Amino acid sequence: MVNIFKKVDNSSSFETDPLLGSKAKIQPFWKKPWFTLFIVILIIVVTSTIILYVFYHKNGSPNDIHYAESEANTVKFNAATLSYNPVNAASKSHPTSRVSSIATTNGDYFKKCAPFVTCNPDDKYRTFNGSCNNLQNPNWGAALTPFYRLINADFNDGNNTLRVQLDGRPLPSARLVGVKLFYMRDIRNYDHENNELLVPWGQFLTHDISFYPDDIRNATTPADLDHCYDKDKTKIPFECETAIPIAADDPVYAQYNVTLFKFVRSTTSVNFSCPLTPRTILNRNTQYIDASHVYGSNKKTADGLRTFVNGKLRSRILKNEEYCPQNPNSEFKDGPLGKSDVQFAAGDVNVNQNLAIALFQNLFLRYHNHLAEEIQTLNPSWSDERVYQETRRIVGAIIQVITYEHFLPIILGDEYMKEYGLTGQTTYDPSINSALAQEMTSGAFRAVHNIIPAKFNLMTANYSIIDEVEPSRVLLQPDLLIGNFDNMLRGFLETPGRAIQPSYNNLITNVVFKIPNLDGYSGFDLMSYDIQRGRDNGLPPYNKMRHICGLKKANKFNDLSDLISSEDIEILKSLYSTVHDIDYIVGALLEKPRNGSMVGPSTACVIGDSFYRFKAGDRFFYDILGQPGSFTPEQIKSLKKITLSHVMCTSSNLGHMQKETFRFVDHKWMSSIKYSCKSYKLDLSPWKEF
Ligand code: HEM
Ligand SMILES: [Ca+2]
Repeated sequence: MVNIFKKVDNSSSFETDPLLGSKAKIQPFWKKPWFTLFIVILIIVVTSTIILYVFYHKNGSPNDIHYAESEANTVKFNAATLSYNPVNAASKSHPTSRVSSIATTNGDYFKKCAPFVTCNPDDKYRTFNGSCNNLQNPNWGAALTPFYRLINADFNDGNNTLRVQLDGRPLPSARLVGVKLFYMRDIRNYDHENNELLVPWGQFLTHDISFYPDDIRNATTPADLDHCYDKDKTKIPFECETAIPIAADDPVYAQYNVTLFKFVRSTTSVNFSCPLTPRTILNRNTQYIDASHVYGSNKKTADGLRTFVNGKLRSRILKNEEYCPQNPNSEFKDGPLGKSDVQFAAGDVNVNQNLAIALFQNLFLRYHNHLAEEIQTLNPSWSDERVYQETRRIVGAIIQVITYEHFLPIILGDEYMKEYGLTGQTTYDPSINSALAQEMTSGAFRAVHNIIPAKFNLMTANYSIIDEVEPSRVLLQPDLLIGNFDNMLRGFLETPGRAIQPSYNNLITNVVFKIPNLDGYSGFDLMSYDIQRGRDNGLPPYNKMRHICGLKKANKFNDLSDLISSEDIEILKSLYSTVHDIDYIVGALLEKPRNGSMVGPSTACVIGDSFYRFKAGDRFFYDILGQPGSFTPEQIKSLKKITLSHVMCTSSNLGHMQKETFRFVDHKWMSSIKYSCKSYKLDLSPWKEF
């Protein structure tokens, strides 16, 4: 009898075919290699899906508070601060790491030039320009007041001219530093934990707290600096002194005969009839996280953006979708990089700088109008003014929640978050000046430029990429956003971020533009501008920043080996005369990040301290209790549930979104952990007035 099931040939493990006899052998499917492989893959996929599902869903629906970890921190932090008396903050030892400013110039503007302001301490809503937040120092943090200094400004003449090296030689060209240290160091790796949304959020947040425009005293727009190319002049004109020289053997720009980057210095207090010494830079935007980039940093701008009906902002419909209104006066509609039909108007003038920031400005315009509609429906008797102000207040709070609960923990990591007191219930401390530190805006926060991707993907609903846009090529021309709003959001959401590395992407540093109306080529190099801006604004060098951040001050180059690689130290030696001359942003970019953080210690310390001051020094911060502008505990509970996914779901046609919006969740493998957009609803019932 032929056993058709069990006649095993041990040597081959084939079975004998009952019909064809022993010559033909058939392998059962469960023994075939492909089947084994299939089973292994199946087990891996099922197990990882279960793990991820449990991981993401352990805290319930998108609208449940899911900050279990940070709440745990809160408890610890509160326990540690029980004895902390906010009124006497300066005299008490602080529970968290703080950078004590050693600058002596922070009060100069307020003593000599600050406008006289009268405040109503009972106001529930913020002023447009940020004044009257601090009732004892009503101009602190207001628009058109100076950046805060951690260390006194460092200028060669003590006042205005760029810092030189200790041996008296000029600093190396910013471009040369960029080329020697960072050129072609672009590692094409991805950060598989996070998606690209960190970039537009980081820039959106920056535009809430910072803006210093070019110095227009000598009409020095970049175009006015063309004469700086003229090498035959015997004396370099004043306005050309800060132009960035490009070496004759520059690997990119030499072939186009681009010999310098034109560089316009920042606006100083002199432009506002306040000649302070040393050169003092004023921040045009309110220095609190208050959504001033959505609404404006002064009443005139804010009024210009309002409809004055039902609390809504002006907008226009293009291709059946809502966008920011057109700015008919934009200086960029005919260039500089070509004609642009779309120039948005928003609370911040940099709304059109690139497609990503334009996307986010439009996202929040839509969100404001959506919320205003809901608030008005909830409270039909409320006036336009009341609906507008209440919505503005909620939008500002939402930006704070997303920043502190979701964005900063990724940029800084949990350890730094705790170390700098960025978690947990906020206690208002009127002794804290919230103004943005110069060292932050011209140094530390720019180090995050290293995660800007080379290209933005435009992605359709079935996740196919229909276009790749280089941010450097679409500066000041947001036309492409119209009709691509969802595609852009999807692109950021569904693309893993650029891996953390000590360089910027090649395209944002080495793209050469041929500008119409000009004969030659121009250039763009964000790295050179960042280094030069630090010098322009008198930033202290890296070694001093190490010191103020509690790191060991280096006496010689090799002392940097605690945080910087020996290869980079060798290049630094070839560029700078001494270890004391290195630019802050250069050291910051080269520093090894601490585990769990995207930045090194001397960057984290300035970012951490800044965000502590934005929180504890803001009387209107969303979770501060007991102030006329405080939200009720129910409202705070509702606000704490919000994520960027709520905003994106409400203001786009996207269908599904993960709860942790900045995390990269691959649509192919992990779509099960995305929630339907219908479940992302902000509970506005605590705003209903009975
Ligand atoms: C597509 C993305 C981005 C582009 C194209 C971009 C480009 C620029 C440019 C051109 C400047 C002015 C340079 C100068 O002349 O001094 C700037 C300034 C700055 N950027 Fe970015 N940036 C981007 C994203 C980010 C991100 C993600 C962050 C931080 C998380 C950031 C932080 C800053 C800061 C703090 C400044 C100084 C702000 C000011 O001028 O008031 N940027 N950026
Ligand atoms: Ca602001």
